[in-house]
Amino acid sequence: MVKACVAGASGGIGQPLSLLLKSSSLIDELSLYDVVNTPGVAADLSHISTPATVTGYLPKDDGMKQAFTGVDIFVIPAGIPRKPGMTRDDLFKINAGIVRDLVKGVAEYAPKAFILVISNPVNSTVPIAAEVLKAAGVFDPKKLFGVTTLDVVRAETFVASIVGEKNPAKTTIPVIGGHSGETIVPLFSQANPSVSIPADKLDALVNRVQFGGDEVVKAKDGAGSATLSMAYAGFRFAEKVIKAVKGEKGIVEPSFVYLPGVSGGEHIAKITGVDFFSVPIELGASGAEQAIDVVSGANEYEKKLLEAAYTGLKGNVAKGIEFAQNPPPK
Ligand SMILES: NC(=O)c1ccc[n+]([C@@H]2O[C@H](COP(=O)([O-])OP(=O)(O)OC[C@H]3O[C@@H](n4cnc5c(N)ncnc54)[C@H](O)[C@@H]3O)[C@@H](O)[C@H]2O)c1
Ligand SMILES: O=C(O)C[C@H](O)C(=O)O
Repeated sequence: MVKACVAGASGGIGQPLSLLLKSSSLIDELSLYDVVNTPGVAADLSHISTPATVTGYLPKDDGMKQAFTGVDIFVIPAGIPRKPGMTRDDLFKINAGIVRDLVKGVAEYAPKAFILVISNPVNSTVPIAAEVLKAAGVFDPKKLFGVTTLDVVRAETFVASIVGEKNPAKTTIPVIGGHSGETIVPLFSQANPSVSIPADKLDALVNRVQFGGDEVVKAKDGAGSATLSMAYAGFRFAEKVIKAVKGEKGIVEPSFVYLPGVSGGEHIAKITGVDFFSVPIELGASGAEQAIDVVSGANEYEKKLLEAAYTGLKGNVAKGIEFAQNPPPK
């Protein structure tokens, strides 16, 4: 039995993500939580003829407790999205508190669950989640993931268009670091199968992966940020976690984790100087079973990108930890 919960289920990401989870044969129960509209979204999805049962909850009537109890895996896209001209860090003021309060609920009602954080700024919201879980005495670093899969999905797509590959998902590309601008570092030198990117196209390709989110924010022109591609990416990652928990072997996907808490991660954290970092993670029954060191194999061009990523990430992570440990007065 697998019970999944989407927190922020009525939103631009939450609705299509919930649709994908409802369509999946891996899910038995789907619990939808949001501050608005979950009864309607749940009623709508519940008519789909797949086995998963769907229930929707609002905060009233102990809704969080009901929505969260017994959940095995949370996917959290709750919080405001960007508008043109904003950075992800501009979302911190509102989203930091939303993620903190939701993860407090997870710690109380489903402390053993896997937690997949989508809410931005991921570089800070994941450290916040870790601090909340630590304070509650239930932090298992193998079960907390910042979802960076959209960066991987973008890298696959943009590379395919350059090299003329018809099926973008055929190429595995480690995208590491964090999830904002220069903290996103695609390692094309470690693509599998290898890809040959013309030298005059490399800078633009890296920039497009790093700022792919801005491309969508601009195109949506005030109506929000990526929702459909994010729902695809969030589902892809959630599905991999569930498959690994069910016993499938050899599943690897990059994710933003607390490196010192994952086997192999301490060594990578020493190289990067940052504890929260995205690297390819081998998933297993207990969650993040092995962090894979792709950092050491970066070429000179990628090492320069990584240096900028370390600087940005250190600030973002520290900001999240500071918020969780010393909350600003209301
Ligand atoms: N990690 C990534 O790659 C990635 C990609 C795209 C978007 N995002 C982020 O995901 C978040 C959501 O984006 P969106 O486009 O779906 O936004 P949205 O505004 O369409 O939806 C957000 C939903 O969260 C709900 N919400 C707000 N406070 C809540 C709370 N306390 N508890 C439960 N639900 C709450 C809202 O009611 C809304 O339904 C944003 O922060 C965005 O930046 C991350
Ligand atoms: O760009 C954003 O703000 C949303 C998301 O992080 C993305 O990468 O699309």
